[in-house]
Order: sequence, then structure tokens, then C-alpha cells
Amino acid sequence: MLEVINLQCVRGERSLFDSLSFQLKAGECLLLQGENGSGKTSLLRMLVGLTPPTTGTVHWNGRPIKQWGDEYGRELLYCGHSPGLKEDLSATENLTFGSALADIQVGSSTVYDVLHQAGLRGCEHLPVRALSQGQKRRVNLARLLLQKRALWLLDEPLTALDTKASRWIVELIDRHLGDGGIAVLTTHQDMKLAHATQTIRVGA
Ligand SMILES: Nc1ncnc2c1ncn2[C@@H]1O[C@H](COP(=O)(O)OP(=O)(O)OP(=O)(O)O)[C@@H](O)[C@H]1O
Repeated sequence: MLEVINLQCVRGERSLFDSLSFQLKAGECLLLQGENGSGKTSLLRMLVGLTPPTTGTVHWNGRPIKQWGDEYGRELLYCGHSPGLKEDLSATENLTFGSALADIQVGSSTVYDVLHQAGLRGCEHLPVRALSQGQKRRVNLARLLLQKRALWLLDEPLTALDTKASRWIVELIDRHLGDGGIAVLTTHQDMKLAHATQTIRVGA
């Protein structure tokens, strides 16, 4: 379970949000909405443990995430705004090395299969710099299939994706929730998940 208790975020002189609390249990999803600059990414980074909250705490399965240390990192998968890929390496190499860094050994046939599911057949060995923005995004999101994690934290996962890829991601998220996973997503788009979602408007 992910539990956020009285979270506050101050950036410079500005309080972006205050007294923010919520709980997400297995199979539950939270959509973060709000204007540009309202603090959605800041909140996600707090949930990842990358940015310390001004006040308040984030708990994972009953303990503050600080106490989990590296173990917490192995429970979650964070897809940020930027694709976070090595431009000179191929999609296959990025996924293989990225998984190895996350202590997950994957065979090449698994990586090809995941890239094909992501609609990247024929792009397996191109350097990432030769891919379009949407294709880079697909490579990054393909990690969702390779790294089995309980908690998905996705910053605008549909950005740059075409209709078919957007449908693929929505289906992946629904499957993850159906398998008892938890997801927190930021989005400016209308995302039609089959699973019930909570919505928080950040900065309102
Ligand atoms: N490291 C930082 N230092 C100071 N201010 C920051 C920092 N990171 C973000 N901010 C500010 O915090 C505010 C919220 O930024 P954030 O990226 O969380 O917004 P957002 O809701 O995700 O926006 P968008 O919809 O545009 O992605 C912005 O005004 C931004 O300039």
C-alpha cells in the first residue's frame, strides 16, 4: 500500500500543495491533474523518493520510504518526462542494460518480444538518436513489461504517443491494476481506464 500523509511542497517562495494525503491499495490508481507548473511532477518525484517533501511522509507497505532504502527502488518503476535513454545505444541495448542495472537479467528474445509489443519491430538495432520522440517514449515505456514492479509512477505516459500506442499503454496499466499493482499517473489527456481511479487536482 502507498500512503501519503500531510505532504507539502514548497518551491522557492511558492507553496505548490499542502496537507495532501491519500492511500492506494493493491489494484488502485490515482490520476494527478493540474495546470502546467502546479506540482504534479514534483509530487511524483516525492513518491519516488527523488525529492524530499517540505513536510509530510510517504509510506510504502506501512513504513516510511526512507526506511526501505534501495529496497523501495526495486518495488517501483518511474517513467519521467524524458525518455531517459542512452542515445548512442540501440533500443535493445538500452532495455537490456537498463534491466541489468535494475538487477533483472533478460534474454534477447524477451527484449525483442517486448519491443515488438511496443510496435518497434525493425527498430531493434537502430541507435536511439535515430528514433522519433514517440518511438523513444515507447522504448522507455516498454520497461513496464520487462521490470515487474508493484508500483508504477508515470509522468504523462501518453505524451508523444499515437492513438494505437496510447491504447497499448492504457491496456498495460489496466492489466497491471488487474494483477494487483498500484499506479500513479500524471496526465493532461483524457485517460479511459477500465479500472476505477481516484483523481487529485494538484495546486487547485
Ligand atoms: N528544482 C526546482 N527548483 C525550484 N523550482 C522548481 C524545481 N523543480 C520544479 N520547480 C518549480 O515547481 C513548479 C512545479 O513544477 P512541476 O514540474 O512539478 O509542475 P507540473 O505540474 O508537473 O507541470 P507540467 O504540467 O508543466 O509538467 C514550477 O513552477 C517549477 O518551476
